[in-house]
Parts: sequence; structure tokens; C-alpha cells
Amino acid sequence: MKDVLVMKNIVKKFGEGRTGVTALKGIDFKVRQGEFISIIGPSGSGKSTFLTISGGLQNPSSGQIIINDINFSNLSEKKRSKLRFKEIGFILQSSNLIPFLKVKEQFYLVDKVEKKKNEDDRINHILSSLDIFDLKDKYPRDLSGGERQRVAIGRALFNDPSLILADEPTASLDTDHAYEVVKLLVKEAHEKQKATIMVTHDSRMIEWSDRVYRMEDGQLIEEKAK
Ligand SMILES: Nc1ncnc2c1ncn2[C@@H]1O[C@H](COP(=O)(O)OP(=O)(O)OP(=O)(O)O)[C@@H](O)[C@H]1O
Repeated sequence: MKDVLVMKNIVKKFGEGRTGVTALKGIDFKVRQGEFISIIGPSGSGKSTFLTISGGLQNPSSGQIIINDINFSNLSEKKRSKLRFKEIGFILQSSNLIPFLKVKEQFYLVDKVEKKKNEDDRINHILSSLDIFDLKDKYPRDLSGGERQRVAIGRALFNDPSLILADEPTASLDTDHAYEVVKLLVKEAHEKQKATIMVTHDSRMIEWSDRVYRMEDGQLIEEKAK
């Protein structure tokens, strides 16, 4: 399978001298099409920094990020955001739905940047595939936490990105809903060949992963190989 994300010797430093922190200490990492990878590790170990750098939301101090054979580090900010929009779906802890928009309208926002034809058909299709079609006219406040996360997943998948980055996507959910959301992400990864990285502090959520890494003080250590 093709490499979707390749990280080469990624270092991230914040600040200088005695008060400086090296959040990532030379990370080499790869994720291929169809792989679901979990990253666990204690608070402050560098997980969020890792995820935001993999998605090009912040720059590393040194090292290379390659997404679908394109070296992110060499791109202008404009090209980088275009590539990010096309290739990466972000799912965050708090689902980030817009409170005053109905479920189906949450998708219009994504599409504003790049207008596509048949958008209603596509929205309906994705809502059905996530089993939330009946919720399309509801507002986020009328949904359960699990349903909200499903909408957020739908929105992240809407552009058919090749890389999904999920930062603690189950943090606000009870156990049953959390399992449901993780299983859905794993299914999408395996069936639609999405490369997926999930950061989680909850070790119960990692059982369906193809690979698990532990972030420890800025270094990634592989936990188990399937
Ligand atoms: N913008 C920043 N400025 C300065 N230091 C930062 C910044 N972002 C992160 N850090 C530091 O980098 C280290 C790694 O932080 P990071 O948020 O990546 O950890 P984390 O594993 O995601 O933690 P948590 O599980 O609590 O979210 C920490 O020491 C943190 O204080």
C-alpha cells in the first residue's frame, strides 16, 4: 500500500535556552493507505504537537513532512492550505459543529471553499453511510455526543481526504459511544483506504488499531505489531 504520510526526523522546539522545550525529538514515522494507527501517551508528551505538525497546522523546527509524495515543507502557505483541504480530514475532541446550523448545513461550510456539483446527494449519501440520515434537519444541541461526533466524522470525510487525523475524538463520550466512534473510524480506514491517526489517552480505544505507538517525552515508540 502507498505511503500517505511520511515524517522524517521531525524536531519541534518551543522557546530557547533554559526555558525552551523540545516537544518532538527526531520523529520518523509512516502511515499507509488503509491503516489505522493509535497514539497514546501521558499529558505533555507531545501527542497534539505531533498531530498538528502531521497535518501541516504548524511547522516543525526541522525535518520533512511528505504527504502523498508532496513535500509539505517546501510549499507556500497558500499551496499548503489547499493540499490540507484536499487531502486531510481533521476530527477534534469537541466535534466543532456550528451551533446554529442544522446537520446537513454543517457540510455547506466545507464546500464553500471548493464548490462541487451534486452536493446534496453527496451529503445524503455520507449521512446514510454513517447512519445519521434521519438527523439531517436537527441542530447540534438536539444530538447526543456520539451523534455529534458522527457528524464531525462525516464532515471530515466529505472531501474524500486520504489522511484522517483525530485528536482525542472520544474524549467527550461515554464508553459505548466512544467504542462506536472508534469502530466507525477503523471501518472507514479499512474499507475506504484512509490512512488514519488517532491520538487518545484512553487505552481501551486502541484494540482495533493496526499499530499502536506510545509518545514518551517527544519520542514515538511502537507498542505492538499486528
Ligand atoms: N505553543 C506552545 N508553546 C510552548 N510550549 C508548547 C506549545 N505547545 C506545546 N508545548 C509544550 O510541548 C510539550 C508537548 O505538548 P503537547 O500538547 O504536544 O502534549 P500532549 O501529549 O498532546 O499533551 P495532552 O495529552 O495534555 O494534550 C509540552 O511540554 C508543552 O508544554
